[in-house]
Amino acid sequence: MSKKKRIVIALGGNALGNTLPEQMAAVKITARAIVDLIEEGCEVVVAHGNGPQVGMINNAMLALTHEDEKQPNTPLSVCVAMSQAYIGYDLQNALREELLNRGITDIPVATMITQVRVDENDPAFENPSKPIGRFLTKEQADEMAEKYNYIMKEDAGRGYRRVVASPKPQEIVEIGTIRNMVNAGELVIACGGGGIPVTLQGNHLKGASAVIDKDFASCLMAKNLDADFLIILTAVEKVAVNYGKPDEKWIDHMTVEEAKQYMEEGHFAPGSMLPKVQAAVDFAESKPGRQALITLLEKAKDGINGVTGTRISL
Ligand SMILES: Nc1ncnc2c1ncn2[C@@H]1O[C@H](COP(=O)(O)OP(=O)(O)O)[C@@H](O)[C@H]1O
Ligand SMILES: NC(=O)OP(=O)(O)O
Repeated sequence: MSKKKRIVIALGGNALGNTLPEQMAAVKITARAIVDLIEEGCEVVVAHGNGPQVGMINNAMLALTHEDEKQPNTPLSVCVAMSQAYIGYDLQNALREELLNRGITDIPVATMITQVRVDENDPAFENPSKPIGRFLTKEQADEMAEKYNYIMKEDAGRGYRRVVASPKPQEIVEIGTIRNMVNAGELVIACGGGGIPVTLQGNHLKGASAVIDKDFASCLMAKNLDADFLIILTAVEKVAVNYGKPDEKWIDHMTVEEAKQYMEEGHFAPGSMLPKVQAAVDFAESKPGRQALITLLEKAKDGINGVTGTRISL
């Protein structure tokens, strides 16, 4: 019997929705796409984003400090931990149910609360760039900036969002446990929201005020688990050059060299498609045979079978 393909999937915002009811509905569709891959004979590890959710949690915790003066503000690292549990809870239940509905009874599902070490001197701490929370109007954004000292930025023509520091992931603290679970045939959700950012202080792991990019954390996890594929599922079926322009061209396959050239030419928007292509390139060039795929959530199965999506390889 041929060895199963090991796949790390990074789930984007559309896989989770923006509100509690939206998430409950979205994870059902997401679970179908993931279980499709399991039925195709793949060994799957799931990571996901948390931008809208961590912003929502942070705001809710902030409201608590106004109600009760004894409540100090909740650090962003704790908000990321809360987002992992909240999203993992919905996702693992949806996956469990979808597996059982298809008669698959031998794959346990679990969420691993995951910490990811970052470098305390990462220049990203001085240059907040990761959008979190919901989209706001200019007036709402100015009010938030004034009231809470938040840094607000316009996000790719879609409105204004708060931005926070997003240092690069250096090390997945719980990788040994994640590997053991995956090797035992379990379906693991890990590195949610890019992982809880921590810095190493002697033996102590100190929470950092940041949100790590889930595409970069997923890439690191895929390399650490010696995965064959990194699949980044998002809201577009393929990556384009000249995106949104009259001469837009959808790409089926990019070599690492071509992708680097396109990045240099500025074809991928920072904060949206650029980190995905950067993560895909990093994974594809890390070892011969490794491939990355960027496609639509619902097209994951077609993507892995080479029917659609954008493939990145050496
Ligand atoms: N060159 C490009 N090709 C395709 N999509 C692009 C490109 N540049 C920017 N995008 C946008 O990037 C989006 C994906 O980024 P984002 O919404 O941040 O992802 P997610 O939340 O799924 O991680 C696409 O839906 C598309 O609107
Ligand atoms: N942490 C993270 O990258 O979240 P999003 O994918 O929601 O931006």
